[in-house]
Amino acid sequence: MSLRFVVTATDTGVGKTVFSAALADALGACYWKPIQAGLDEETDSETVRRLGRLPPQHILPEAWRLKTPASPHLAADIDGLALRPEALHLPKTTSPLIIEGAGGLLVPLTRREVFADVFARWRLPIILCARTGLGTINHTLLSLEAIRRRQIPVLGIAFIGDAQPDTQQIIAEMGGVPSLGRLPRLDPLTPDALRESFRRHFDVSQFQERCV
Ligand SMILES: Nc1ncnc2c1ncn2[C@@H]1O[C@H](COP(=O)(O)OP(=O)(O)OP(=O)(O)O)[C@@H](O)[C@H]1O
Ligand SMILES: C[C@H](N)[C@H](N)CCCCCC(=O)O
Ligand SMILES: [Mg+2]
Repeated sequence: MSLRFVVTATDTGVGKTVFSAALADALGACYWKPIQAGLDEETDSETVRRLGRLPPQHILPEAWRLKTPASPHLAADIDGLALRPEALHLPKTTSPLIIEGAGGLLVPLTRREVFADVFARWRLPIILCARTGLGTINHTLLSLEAIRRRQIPVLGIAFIGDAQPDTQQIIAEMGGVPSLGRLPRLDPLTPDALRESFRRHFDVSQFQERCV
């Protein structure tokens, strides 16, 4: 038995990859990005390896690597591939495992299926990354509705950005989920700064208590 989590977000670009790097570093975890869309810049796996200082064997190979930075259903079309979400089986690892989706919960893998449907089959606890800025209350509560509708377990919310105490509080209260902490925007974003900030703002035992 090992710790396994799905890291998703209210949108693309929220900070799932940066948060995953920090969490993988803190837990000594493996990282898996099943679908990478966009190969011209550093991929999410490469970023996690660099920022989290993960050993290479802790980065599991992607199931699909798509050239275009777009929604996976479209990126796959462009590459002439058909993604088969039902073929995404959870890898077996002896270390904890962090799995990152692409974009938000209702991003399509095909013209029929969204990431949340895959997460529902896996039934792993979700960590929902959310911005702290204006607009996040709506996005985060909507995301939680999509999770609840599919009866997927939620570990909690990882906020990313400047402190907004009331926003963080009302999301946790109305969403009925714990706030796990808040990762500030780091400048510069370095492996050391990320490790230090994660230690300061999150209690790692919150992640270690959930064994799935
Ligand atoms: N805590 C942070 N401090 C500084 N920069 C950050 C932080 N979190 C995220 N960023 C920056 O914001 C951008 C988006 O972050 P990230 O790539 O982690 O988003 P994502 O949710 O993984 O997006 P995608 O849907 O593409 O996987 C990146 O340039 C990243 O370096
Ligand atoms: C390319 C990007 N970085 C992500 N990998 C995919 C984001 C898909 C978002 C689709 C959408 O919600 O409109
Ligand atoms: Mg990412």
